[in-house]
Amino acid sequence: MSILSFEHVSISHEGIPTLTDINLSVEAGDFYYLIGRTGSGKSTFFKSIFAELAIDEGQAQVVGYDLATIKRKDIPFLRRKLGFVFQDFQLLTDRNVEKNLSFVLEATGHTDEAEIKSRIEDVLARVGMSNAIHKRVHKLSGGEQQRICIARAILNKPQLLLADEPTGHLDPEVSLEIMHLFKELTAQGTAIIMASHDYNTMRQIPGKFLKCEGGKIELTAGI
Ligand SMILES: Nc1ncnc2c1ncn2[C@@H]1O[C@H](COP(=O)(O)OP(=O)(O)OP(=O)(O)O)[C@@H](O)[C@H]1O
Repeated sequence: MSILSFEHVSISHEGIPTLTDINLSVEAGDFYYLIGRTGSGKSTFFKSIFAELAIDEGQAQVVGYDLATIKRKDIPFLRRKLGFVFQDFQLLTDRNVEKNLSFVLEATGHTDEAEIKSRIEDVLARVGMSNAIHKRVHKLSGGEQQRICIARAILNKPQLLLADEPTGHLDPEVSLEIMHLFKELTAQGTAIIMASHDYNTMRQIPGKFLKCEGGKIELTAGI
């Protein structure tokens, strides 16, 4: 079964159509760049995936939830199966790394201390940041903070990770490190959709391209 499947999906803002007749399918391990100009609808697409914006028409399945019929009470459960990485890191900068991660697990219903500890150790190892567990976030570099964001995003073992300009504030070398990390995640089966304007990185790290333009999102051969 697809991780994401959109068929004839339309989405609007206050009655004005933003995206119309979107047809897409995302499978485990897929890596998609989502490209398109400012205002073309990339955020709108993301918001529909995590059910912040309802779809107006069509059929949409995301990680086993039907977006056309999802109940409000089920939206937090849908979101727990997704991971999010943004441009501005949105970490609790006055707390240490461990607290930033335990906070998310506690907020999503985990109570077993040993399980919390082992999940945190696992994700930090996966992003190469095990030594930073007791460090305060504001003492970390931008690239290190983004690694912690990725660790945070994979705590709940998401099937689909949405990344919105995750390398926007990073220099080219650090951006490539982050991209290699994403590719490792896809090799382990996580699907990733990454909105980006970072053409330098796109040229170096292969992926499939979704172009958002003129109210459509379509597969395109390249940039
Ligand atoms: N809350 C809103 N109310 C009304 N219209 C909106 C709202 N949010 C977005 N829009 C409109 O929807 C269209 C798509 O916006 P969206 O934010 O999805 O673009 P984007 O591709 O993510 O842009 P960017 O690259 O700048 O983030 C724009 O025309 C925008 O004006």
